[in-house]
Amino acid sequence: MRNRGEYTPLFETKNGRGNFIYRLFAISLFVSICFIWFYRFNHIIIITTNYTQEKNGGNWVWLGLFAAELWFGFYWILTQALRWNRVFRQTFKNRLSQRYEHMLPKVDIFVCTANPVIEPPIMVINTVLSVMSYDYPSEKMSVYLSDDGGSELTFYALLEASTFAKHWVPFCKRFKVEPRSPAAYFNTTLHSSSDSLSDINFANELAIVKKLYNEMERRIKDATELKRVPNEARLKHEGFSQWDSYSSPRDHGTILQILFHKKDPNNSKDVDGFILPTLVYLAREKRPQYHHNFKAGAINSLLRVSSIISNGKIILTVDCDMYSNNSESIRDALCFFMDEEKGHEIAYVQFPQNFENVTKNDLYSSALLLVSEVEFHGADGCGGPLYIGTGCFHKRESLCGMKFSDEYRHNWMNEDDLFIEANLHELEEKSKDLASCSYEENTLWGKEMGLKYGCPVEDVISGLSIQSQGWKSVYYNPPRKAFLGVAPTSLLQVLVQHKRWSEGDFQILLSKYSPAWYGFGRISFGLQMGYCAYCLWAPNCLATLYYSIIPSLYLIKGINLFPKMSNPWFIPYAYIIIGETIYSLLEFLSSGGTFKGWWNDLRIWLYKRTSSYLYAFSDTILKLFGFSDPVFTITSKVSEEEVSKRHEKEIMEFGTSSPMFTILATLAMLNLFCLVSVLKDAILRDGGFGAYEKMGLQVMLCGFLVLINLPIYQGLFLRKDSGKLPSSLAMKSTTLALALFISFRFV
Ligand SMILES: O=c1ccn([C@@H]2O[C@H](COP(=O)(O)OP(=O)(O)O[C@H]3O[C@H](CO)[C@@H](O)[C@H](O)[C@H]3O)[C@@H](O)[C@H]2O)c(=O)[nH]1
Ligand SMILES: [Mn+2]
Repeated sequence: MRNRGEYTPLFETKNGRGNFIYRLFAISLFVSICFIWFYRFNHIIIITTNYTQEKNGGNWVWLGLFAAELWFGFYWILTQALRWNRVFRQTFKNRLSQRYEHMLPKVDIFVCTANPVIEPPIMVINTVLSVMSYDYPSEKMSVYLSDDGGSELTFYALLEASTFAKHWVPFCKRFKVEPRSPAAYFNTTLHSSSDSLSDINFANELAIVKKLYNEMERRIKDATELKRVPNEARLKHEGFSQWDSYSSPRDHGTILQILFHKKDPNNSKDVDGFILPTLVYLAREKRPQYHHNFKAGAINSLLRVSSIISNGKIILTVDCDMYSNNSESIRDALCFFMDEEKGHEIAYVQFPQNFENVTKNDLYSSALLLVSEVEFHGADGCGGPLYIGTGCFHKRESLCGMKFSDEYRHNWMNEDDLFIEANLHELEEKSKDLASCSYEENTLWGKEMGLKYGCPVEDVISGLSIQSQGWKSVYYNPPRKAFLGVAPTSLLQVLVQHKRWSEGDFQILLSKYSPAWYGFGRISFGLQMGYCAYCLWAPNCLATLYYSIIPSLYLIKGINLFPKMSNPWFIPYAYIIIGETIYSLLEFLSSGGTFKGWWNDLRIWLYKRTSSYLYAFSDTILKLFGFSDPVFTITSKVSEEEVSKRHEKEIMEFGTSSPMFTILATLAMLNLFCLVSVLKDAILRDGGFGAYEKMGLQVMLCGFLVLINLPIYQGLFLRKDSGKLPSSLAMKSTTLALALFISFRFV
């Protein structure tokens, strides 16, 4: 053992550059917010005491604006927790291997899939292959594929992948290729081996694996298209017999197959004779009378099953579309967990969610750029990031509900397996019991153990509960992205995904595990604020809707709701508008975004707030009264060719009728009518331009709303392709907006 004097850490933490300047800016912004609050409050008093409410549009309008501005200010304060103290981590992997190469812990990797149609098996197995070929000793890795779709096709694809892995894994390790998802690797144009001496050798082997991959891909894609597993394959593998008693994805017994395991060494070696990672297929039992609890249920089954098959101390959870793009991520994560000084406090290491398919200007803002590049670094500075379901390494102990205590030290020695004597078949049978529906009855699973049930964002609530047990977490955002996934490629998908997230987060706020009260004293105050900033996404809809409707309507009545430009109270408004615009633009650009991307982000910010969040908010309230059930709408990872083409060209995809679109289109039309009517007045009436001076802010707000809604007007009236807004929706929203406009203008 080394003595403490020589201690060199396995990771280091640096403060973000510019933290100090940012704080000054934030304070100045806060002062302006206070001025606005004061102005609004004061004005309400004045118009009430002078009996001039009529002229000013009535007290309630002002009260509404006051409430909206109080909310915006309050919400802004919450988000400061995610920016105040940003930290950045760096790992020292060479130190890790010097000290611990021979005692590296076992790692279990969970890949989740749920639907072979919107999560194509070929994509799923690419993720599986990418995690099987991590730069890590194979005998210490186990990969589990959880298939909530219980699909023969996915199983067939995994079988094919297991054969291909015998070539792929040694190929990756020998030539140190990146990335290690074969599809992604063959898609990159530049193929080179790290070592030029072996170039000829490399070219030969590349040609061989590429051919094998293409053949496999063909077979899997054919089977998927025909929705049928080829007969030869079925006859060759006994595993398929488990589907004999299968009736539907929602009604079948546990299907479990261990494809590679050291107990079956002859079948578990690669072409060079080295053992491959353990590989397991699991479709847990599903019965209509039992709630399956979506992904949380799947992960909990995996936790139990893996505990007797491999019992890795570290667990990585990934979604089936998130392939590993960096073969060193396990080692990165271990630098945190195994650090002698701080490692014992850390429960999980979260990597960012990055996406392979976002376009340059990220039309739907689905890259979550600010979350990954700014906010999570901020959360990390207050005690650790949220758990976001994928790309996250956990300690098994904390994930299974262990509380942190100061005396706790992890023992990294690998323990022997539980069932040494059992043969593979016995092991499979034992594991199957652990994945049955009734296993969890009268247990703490889903409550105190494993992921929590009953919330559409099982990940966030579970992470929060882990942190509340005293653990820390770490956010690691390496220069070479660790995981790449598939982001939604149509507006509706984005809005539906955000509905699930904002609804789930809002439910957390109202749940037993609320960061506001349960978190009190258990996590840092900053982190409580940070969590609340996410948990309060949904209620944001109210203030945003108010701000995008009322000022525009009062504009056409000629009633001024903001200070005139010549009024000193105009200054705080101007400061906030200009300051926030410049700041958010700089923040976006420095996170790697583009100018257009920033503008798109702003638009999606608005759309989410006026549609997804509104639905999430009302559904949560309904749920409080017991009127609706939690659902998990799985995001599709495939799109039709035409849709993908439009996605590449960054043309907004509507295509269908959805009540969410009706809301967006009605708001867009309403603001258009208001703006046109004001412009008309200004031109036709004498002194009409005075309106701009008197109501400058209102005109600007309305103008901004029209400008940002351009893609909606195009979708309503100008486009002919199948991605436009349906004409029935155009009729409906125009009529609605017109009715509202007329009733305000002329009544
Ligand atoms: O009943 C289910 C439903 C979903 N999944 C899997 O869960 C993952 C995430 O689902 P997806 O439709 O891709 O949702 P996203 O909105 O992209 O997921 C984000 O948000 C989820 C919580 O809402 C987290 O679980 C995810 O990790 C996170 O990436 C996928 O691998 C699914 O196969 C299951 O295993 N069982
Ligand atoms: Mn996803």
